Amino acid sequence: MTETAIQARNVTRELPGPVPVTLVRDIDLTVNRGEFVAVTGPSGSGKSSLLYLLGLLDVPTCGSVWLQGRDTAGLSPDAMAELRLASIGFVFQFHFLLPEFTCQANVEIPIRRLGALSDSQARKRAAELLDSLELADHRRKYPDQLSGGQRQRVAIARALANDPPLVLADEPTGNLDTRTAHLVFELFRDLAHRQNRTVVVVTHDAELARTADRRIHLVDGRIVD
Ligand SMILES: Nc1ncnc2c1ncn2[C@@H]1O[C@H](COP(=O)(O)OP(=O)(O)OP(=O)(O)O)[C@@H](O)[C@H]1O
Repeated sequence: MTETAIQARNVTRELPGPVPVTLVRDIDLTVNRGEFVAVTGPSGSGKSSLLYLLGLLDVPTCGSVWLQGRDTAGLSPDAMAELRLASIGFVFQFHFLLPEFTCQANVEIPIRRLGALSDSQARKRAAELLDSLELADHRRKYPDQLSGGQRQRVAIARALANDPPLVLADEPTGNLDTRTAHLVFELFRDLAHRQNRTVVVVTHDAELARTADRRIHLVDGRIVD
């Protein structure tokens, strides 16, 4: 049975001002559990804006975003933050790992913030995630001691720290060579198909986008394909 993971219902986001800017317009989009979707489109077409709205990092001016059958419109900023921490994993183009912490600590931090596991369980969970991404030998290293691809895998481990059903990635391969970029996309496919998570990835790369289950193409803030 298909289960809706995330849904944008008639979502528009405008920035007010003397000359208002429309980031995305009239977006209707349903992504199912276990689906791997790529968002493509020219620079400035609204890809990141859409991802931020789906990830509850921004709120629509009109319409609403439904996460796992729940309307998020009207939730307080605290409730949104809690929902993000528990249900959504983010991966960005720049890994945003904390340089003064080891890879293990970087993955443990969101687990401790959520507070659902004891300290020893948090340590075990972070170690298992890093192992599963073939980073066991790098757990005690600092981000600047790793390659770009390894750092991005640590960022993916951190995104999965609280076992989120939804993973959102904004140009996650923008800084990686072609081979590593394909490996990262394979990993995303696995998260969707083997682990039944929902994965939405923004990419400029048409060849990588073709490896997704479905492609959403944006032009001028609208879905055109
Ligand atoms: N804070 C802002 N103030 C004014 N305009 C903005 C702001 N944020 C985004 N925009 C504009 O909104 C549009 C959509 O931006 P967005 O970053 O979502 O596009 P994108 O498709 O992700 O672009 P890129 O591929 O270059 O990252 C662009 O025209 C951008 O210039």
